[in-house]
Amino acid sequence: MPPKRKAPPGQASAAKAGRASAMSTPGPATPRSLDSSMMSEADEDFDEDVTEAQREREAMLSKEADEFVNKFTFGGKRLQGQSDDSGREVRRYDAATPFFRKRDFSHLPLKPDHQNRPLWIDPDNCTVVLERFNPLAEQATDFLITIAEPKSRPTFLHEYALTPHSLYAAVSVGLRPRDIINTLERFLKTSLPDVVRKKIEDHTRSFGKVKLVLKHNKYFVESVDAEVLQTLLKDKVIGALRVHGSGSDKFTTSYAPTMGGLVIPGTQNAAGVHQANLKPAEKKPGEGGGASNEADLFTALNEEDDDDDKEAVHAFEISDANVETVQKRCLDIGYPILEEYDFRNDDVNPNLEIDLRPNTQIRPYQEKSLSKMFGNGRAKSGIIVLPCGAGKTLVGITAACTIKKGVIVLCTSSMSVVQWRQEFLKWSNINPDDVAIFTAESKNKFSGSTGIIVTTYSMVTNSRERSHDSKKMMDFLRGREWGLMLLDEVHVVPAEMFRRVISSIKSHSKLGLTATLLREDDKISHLNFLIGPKLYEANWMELSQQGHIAKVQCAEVWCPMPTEFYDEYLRANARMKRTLYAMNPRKFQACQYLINYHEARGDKIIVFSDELYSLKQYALKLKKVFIYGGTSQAERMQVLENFQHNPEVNTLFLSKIGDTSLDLPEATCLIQISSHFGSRRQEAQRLGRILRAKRRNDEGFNAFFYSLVSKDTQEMYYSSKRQAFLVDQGYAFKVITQLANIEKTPDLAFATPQESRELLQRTLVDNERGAEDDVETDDLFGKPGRGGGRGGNGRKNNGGGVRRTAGMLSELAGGQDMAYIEQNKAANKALKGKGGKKGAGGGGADGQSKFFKGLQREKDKSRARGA
Ligand SMILES: Nc1ncnc2c1ncn2[C@@H]1O[C@H](COP(=O)(O)OP(=O)(O)OP(=O)(O)O)[C@@H](O)[C@H]1O
Repeated sequence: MPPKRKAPPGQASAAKAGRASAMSTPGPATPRSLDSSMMSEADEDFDEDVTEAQREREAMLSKEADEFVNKFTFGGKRLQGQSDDSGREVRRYDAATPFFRKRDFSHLPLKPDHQNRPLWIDPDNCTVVLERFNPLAEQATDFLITIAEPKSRPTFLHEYALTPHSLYAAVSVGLRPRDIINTLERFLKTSLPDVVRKKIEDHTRSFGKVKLVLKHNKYFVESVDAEVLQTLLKDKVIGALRVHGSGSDKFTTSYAPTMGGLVIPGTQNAAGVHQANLKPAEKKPGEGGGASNEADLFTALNEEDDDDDKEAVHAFEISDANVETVQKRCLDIGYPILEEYDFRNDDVNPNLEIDLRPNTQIRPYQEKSLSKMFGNGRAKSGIIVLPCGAGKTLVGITAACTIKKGVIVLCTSSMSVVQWRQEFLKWSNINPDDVAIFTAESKNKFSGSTGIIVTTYSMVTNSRERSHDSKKMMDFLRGREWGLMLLDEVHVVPAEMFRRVISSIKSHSKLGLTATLLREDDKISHLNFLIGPKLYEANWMELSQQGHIAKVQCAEVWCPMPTEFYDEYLRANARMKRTLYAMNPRKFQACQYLINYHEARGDKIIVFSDELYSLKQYALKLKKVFIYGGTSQAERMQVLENFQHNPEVNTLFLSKIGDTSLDLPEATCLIQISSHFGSRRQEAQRLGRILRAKRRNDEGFNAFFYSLVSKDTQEMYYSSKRQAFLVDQGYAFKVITQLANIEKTPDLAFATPQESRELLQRTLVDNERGAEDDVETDDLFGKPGRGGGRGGNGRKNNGGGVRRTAGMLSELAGGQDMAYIEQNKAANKALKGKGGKKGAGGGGADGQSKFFKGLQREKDKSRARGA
């Protein structure tokens, strides 16, 4: 079942509206968007894959709902708006009531002018729902972004959650609890429930009282309130982790909690405007974005914060290894620990000469995200979430230009390392000698007393024997205090890797960057302690409306399975099921149809498949180029270059190695034929591949994202689960059940029952022994698998490394099979041209893999049997 959001009235239907809405197949003319002749019939027919536990749970819920209906409506004879036996008015229940069960808050009295107010609140879980169509929606949005975490933002209703971290973030930009309460009260349709009021007061009372600071390469827990520190030391977990004997307990210092004077470079005017602290009166008309809007909302910000008095601070030391435990415990006992870097008063670490170039202007959402980081004049550690192609790199660089101390950048691959360095040189005036790279190939230090090091997670966490140079470099990295640690793509890095990075390299502030703060393993909460809370999450829809990322039309194409395929599917094991629903001939035809259609209208298409067998079969049959883990680096580059510049090469088949790190602004259409179960992250990452579309600002331009799913199979369930994140971002998935005139497609594959049966037989035989491993590096630019190299994510990569020869091909069984494969090798190989390197390995005819070897063995055996 799709994840069931506990939605307030209207929310669920708003989110669902997108999926269920009607659409039509693209007609013969060049449409600007998906239209609507092919209707979705069933929306939620996902029985196939529902587990036993889920079934039981649903049965229970449905029983509960029935009982509820029975009690309050028909069976109990208490009908809507009626009095009970004692004459007391009973709550009003209607036919929809059972669906909300305990989450029905119709008893909260509405204010008389509630229509004019944009917010609803769920007192149980502090969820706030915003009516986007309300005239006050803009103001309310700015307010909510400051105090709450966005959860779901489809077209009409947005959902936010008040969390300890979000409330802390609000306090740290200068809002007092009473500002939060009063403003909420103003926007709410009901009065603010006491329980929420109390939560806000409780959660904000102790914020900012405890700080984690780095001094002389050691971590200290600090507070200006000696009593608070005593409370922490008396705690059985924290007390035991205090480092004694370093004199740390007597350690006191002073700091100036100033707010004024901070300049985020690149804002509004190139010289830098003090957006974060702009007072309402100072705001110039027409200035959008940034904290200035927020300043509008709150007339009474905490003036006392401007006080420059120095205060005594009490502190005790903790070891590097215990930082995370102490942070977690402090949050549990109501003293969320705050990691802030008062970089302007750091006289210990040398300053870095770095500024944004004068012509660099950061965009309003980039500025807004940075104003969350530097909200009170210091650098708060945390994570900024911006969609792919929205310019996370520039956000990181601007943070570095604001702090102006040593920076260490951690990336997922050595290709990204090179790109980050180039971006630093492009956007800032940093001396090239001050940006050094630490990878397997290059181990340079910067020339001056401080600088920037760009490296990969695996370089700094590598536990194998290091070379002499690497060791020296690691000592160099460990021996310094860094002002800022930039962590790229934080959602893909294992928590353990972060732990190792953070415990070996000391930095005063950390900024994590990601497009989707999503992990299916729920480990994402670890990032709160390892890096910091989410500071800002952009609204994808807003960015696409403003032209910063492309507008995308999303569609799910339902492909029925021929009976014989479906029979096999029902009998097959899990692995074979996946192969069968990917190899469904109706899906193949849909893919062929969509490729033809979009190529004809000038699109460049990427077809994604996680299933290597089908990836190759599709690409070969359709004579298209493809890249997967086993494709050599040279061949990858050649294929990508052709895809970008060669008008003859308009479709590229990619395995999951292309999910990230792929910058192909030419691509305007994505077709997904197989994917990784219900991964919301993968779905978002894949969509991200077309958000940068070059043509995004052409009038009426749309990019297209199709998911092809085999009807009545597990894919239906996974697909709806995968879409949850994008639906929350406001994307509407339309359902196509019938592609118009598909049967008229020239050379339509598997058009006869005979061909369809042959495909089934071949698929079964080919995969009988278990097809090749799907072990793939996540990184398109990581090393291909030959010899078991390591991908950008440090995982072992088993990609096929055996070469295939023409002789072997000719021996593959069956005339039609041979023709099939022979025509197939053409696409990648054709690109090599006359001057192409022979035996470059990889995807084309050279890219031998376990699958082909297995197949060959199978054929050899059957020939032997025949003989
Ligand atoms: N303020 C800006 N002004 C002009 N161009 C910008 C700005 N911000 C970003 N860009 C451009 O937008 C493009 C995308 O930026 P970037 O590569 O940093 O995106 P990203 O968010 O890191 O994407 P991904 O998640 O796919 O890596 C780049 O070409 C970058 O130069």
